[in-house]
Amino acid sequence: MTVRTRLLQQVFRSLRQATSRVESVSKAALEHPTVTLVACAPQQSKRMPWSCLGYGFAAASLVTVASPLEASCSPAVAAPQTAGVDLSNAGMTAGKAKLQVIFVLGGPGSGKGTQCAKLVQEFGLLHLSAGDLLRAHMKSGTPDGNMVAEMIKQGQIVPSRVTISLLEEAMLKGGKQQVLIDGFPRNEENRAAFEAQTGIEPEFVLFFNCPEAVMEKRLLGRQEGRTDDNIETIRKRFKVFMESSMPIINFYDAKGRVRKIDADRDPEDVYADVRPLVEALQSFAV
Ligand SMILES: Nc1ncnc2c1ncn2[C@@H]1O[C@H](COP(=O)(O)OP(=O)(O)O)[C@@H](O)[C@H]1O
Ligand SMILES: Nc1ccn([C@@H]2O[C@H](COP(=O)(O)OP(=O)(O)O)[C@@H](O)[C@H]2O)c(=O)n1
Repeated sequence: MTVRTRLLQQVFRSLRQATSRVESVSKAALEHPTVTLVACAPQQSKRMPWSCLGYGFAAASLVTVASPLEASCSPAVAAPQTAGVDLSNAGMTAGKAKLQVIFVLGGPGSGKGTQCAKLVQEFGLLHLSAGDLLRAHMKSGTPDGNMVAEMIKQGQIVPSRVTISLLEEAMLKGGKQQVLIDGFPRNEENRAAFEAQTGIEPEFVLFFNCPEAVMEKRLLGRQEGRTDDNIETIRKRFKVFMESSMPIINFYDAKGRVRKIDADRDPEDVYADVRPLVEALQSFAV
């Protein structure tokens, strides 16, 4: 038998296994119609318990392998024993990988995105920037998209229902166990809604501490064509950060979850403090 034939046989064997796993997902879905699957059609779901996202991941990845499959259009999915990742801390059981979320917070221009990019490059985690997701959404031309565009221009915080549903969808698509959520939660409404909806507690909060004058200079030099990187909106964003976001950092600090980083240094020096924190998490990843 040639190497090529052997490889083909392996591929077909994997496909057969994938198909039977997806069929078991489908069967479970019929037995538990209360749980919604958005793996293949996120736009059809208004609310998804995050504890189900893991099963969505499993189904989505299998669909990628063995598409098109009947299960990819199932209206609902429940928990097969074989599912891989469970996004709910509360729902963690033996044999399932636990979702690890790190909130990345700090004032506008403190360097959140810059440090997240470095972490992604080194550790391959999923980076979800709430701001990036909202900016993409504002281009949709929908009423919600237009509202987001206006709120960003004014430096205001968009209602959680919009931001959380974008995060959910991106999380599902990303399908990773370790997730950096950058720029969220930004106020008490964000925090409480996220906790109520997902039950997820962050492993820790990376807080980039930076003087306003430094952040202002960086933002004015950012040149990404953003509607909010002008001095008027920057000042509003600083105010919103102090009034609405600092209390969230204090909330997690009281729980011992904040890792405060001095962000007023060269990016490499900042990263030297950030990387060991995330590296330590890697050993817990399944
Ligand atoms: N440690 C740093 N020193 C100097 N400039 C930085 C540093 N970190 C980021 N920047 C620059 O500052 C601007 C804002 O950084 P960014 O990562 O987009 O911040 P945030 O995501 O917190 O708004 C960008 O132009 C970026 O290149
Ligand atoms: N959780 C979030 C995150 C961002 N946003 C909006 O997106 C804007 C930009 O956020 P960002 O995180 O991309 O950028 P920075 O302000 O941190 O530089 C904020 O000023 C808010 O208008 C929000 O409404 N809710």
